[in-house]
Amino acid sequence: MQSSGQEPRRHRLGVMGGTFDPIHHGHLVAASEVAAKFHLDEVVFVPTGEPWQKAKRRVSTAEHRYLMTVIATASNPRFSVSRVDIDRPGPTYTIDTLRDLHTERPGSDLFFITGADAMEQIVSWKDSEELWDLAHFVGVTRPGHELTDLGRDGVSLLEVPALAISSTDCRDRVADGNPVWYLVPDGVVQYIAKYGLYDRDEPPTPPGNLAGVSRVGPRDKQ
Ligand SMILES: Nc1ncnc2c1ncn2[C@@H]1O[C@H](COP(=O)(O)OP(=O)(O)OP(=O)(O)O)[C@@H](O)[C@H]1O
Ligand SMILES: O=C(O)c1ccc[n+]([C@@H]2O[C@H](COP(=O)([O-])O)[C@@H](O)[C@H]2O)c1
Repeated sequence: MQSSGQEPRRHRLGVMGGTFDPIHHGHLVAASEVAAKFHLDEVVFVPTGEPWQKAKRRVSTAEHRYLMTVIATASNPRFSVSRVDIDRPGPTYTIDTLRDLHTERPGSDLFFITGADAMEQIVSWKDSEELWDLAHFVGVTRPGHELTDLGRDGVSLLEVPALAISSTDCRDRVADGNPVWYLVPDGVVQYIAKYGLYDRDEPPTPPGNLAGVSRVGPRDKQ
């Protein structure tokens, strides 16, 4: 067959990494906006395995965070979830995330999506100087954080609709018996209640084990 001489268009893959404890609408809006502005074919959400820069705080198990991310993204045909970071033992480094995704998706150009707060921290990440060759970085605005221009090639800045939501605030609200409806997707509200996540006193139950989880009481207010 005669070739048209045109290179096939490469797959444009957004990568939204995060601890997602829990995933909230700020994450989803950021991914959706970058997908639209950068003509991405897909955005893969990558929950961290061991977020080493959050080692001092209590973080839900990777399996809970993975399942909440699956629930939150299930209705969008362009969103998917990867286990690369949670299945790799040890601390999670983006350098490994990007290398693994290049191996899994050899025909893809990667666009790593990050909020203004994470963008500020990139220089402290492992092998940060090597990251720029593996993906284009898109820094998005986030209320309460200055989006700094790193002044280098391969980095874009994008203003996204301001959602002053954080996972920390969602966890605190649940712990205080306050609602998180409309801050996180409905299925995630129900998942948090089902497994008793973010209770100040009681440890959550593991996925698949509902023994001892009460469906009534303060958690109903979530
Ligand atoms: N409201 C938001 N708007 C834009 N980007 C966000 C928002 N919330 C989080 N992000 C970005 O999403 C990525 C993953 O964030 P992460 O899972 O740590 O959520 P978080 O809300 O910052 O969590 P925590 O409050 O526990 O630190 C980071 O790049 C972060 O900057
Ligand atoms: O590579 C690193 O050293 C590194 C250090 C901190 C955070 N990251 C990545 O930044 C993304 C957001 O992380 P976090 O901790 O803000 O949820 C997520 O993909 C992390 O794996 C990466």
